[in-house]
Amino acid sequence: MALCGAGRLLLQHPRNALRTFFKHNRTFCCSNNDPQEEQIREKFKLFPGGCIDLHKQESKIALMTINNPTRMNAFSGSMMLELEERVRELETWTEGRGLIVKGAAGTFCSGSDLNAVRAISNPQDGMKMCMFMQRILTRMLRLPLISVALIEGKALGGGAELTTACDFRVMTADAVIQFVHKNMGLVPGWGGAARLVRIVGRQHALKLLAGAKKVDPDFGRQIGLIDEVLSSPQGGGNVLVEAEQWLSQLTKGSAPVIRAIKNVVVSGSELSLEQALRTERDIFGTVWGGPANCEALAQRTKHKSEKLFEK
Ligand SMILES: CCCC(=O)SCCNC(=O)CCNC(=O)[C@H](O)C(C)(C)COP(=O)(O)OP(=O)(O)OC[C@H]1O[C@@H](n2cnc3c(N)ncnc32)[C@H](O)[C@@H]1OP(=O)(O)O
Repeated sequence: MALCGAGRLLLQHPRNALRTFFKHNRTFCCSNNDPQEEQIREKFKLFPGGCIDLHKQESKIALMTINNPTRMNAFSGSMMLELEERVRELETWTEGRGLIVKGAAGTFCSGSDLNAVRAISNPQDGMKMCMFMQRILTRMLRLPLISVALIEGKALGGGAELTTACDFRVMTADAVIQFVHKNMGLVPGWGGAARLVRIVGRQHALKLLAGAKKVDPDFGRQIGLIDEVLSSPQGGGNVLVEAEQWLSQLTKGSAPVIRAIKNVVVSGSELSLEQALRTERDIFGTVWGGPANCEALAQRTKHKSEKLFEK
């Protein structure tokens, strides 16, 4: 499809169009040369176990699986490093539209591996682990993909925080989300508190954190933390099919348009109004006159002329 109008001009200079947005995003992009980061990466390697699987499906919806079933999918140190690798892969997956994050063996994630937590419990290492995970989960939330956490079984501690690093959350009828940090003498450290307040508001966030309150599907729907309760049972093969059907209602259509929509929503939710308007304008320019816009216009013109002949 030949590009028409502004689309051709602007797509020749997409870099200019998105400079505002990605300059904002750079604060969280890889800081490989930071010696502190290198030090905590070396420490993470001392705690192997489990993996983060990533399958970029034909449907252009990627499936990320937190896979450490003997530890209820707790995050080992090596899994934190793998999460960074998978997010980096998704940042360059240009035809992607969606992302489903789930746990292996019918449960979501039980947070940090407590064995690793015990070993890096000094404040300095704890802060470095937090900074590392905050940075990666912020990048995951900002991916130009519409993301959903598929929650079966338990999402506890850092696992509950991980659910807030997705755009949406769907859960099976018997699943539970619980910010257990208070019971550990902690507060969220992977960015979960900052995101939770933005999702459910200040009062509900206080109840979930100060009360370490268990969130079942009904309460989750009530406070806006949960977007859908799946009818398929935990561990059943259809859970993933149902979650993908739910997500595909938002990801069908032109991938560049879907990715542009996610980008304008991210910038609208994070930047000042003035910056967000500038970013929206720049991103608008990348789709105005693009293939999907031209095709839609051609369809409507065709439809209108057919209607004229009908009369
Ligand atoms: C900033 C982030 C801070 C954090 O995330 S701190 C960690 C917060 N998470 C937790 O406190 C959850 C600890 N786990 C539990 O409460 C229970 O294991 C859980 C998830 C309710 C499941 O209970 P059960 O169904 O009875 O199963 P279980 O306890 O026997 O667990 C099965 C095996 O999984 C292991 N496991 C579960 N959660 C883990 C974790 N976070 N780190 C390390 N190992 C963990 C557990 O030790 C057990 O292993 P094993 O069979 O005894 O060798």
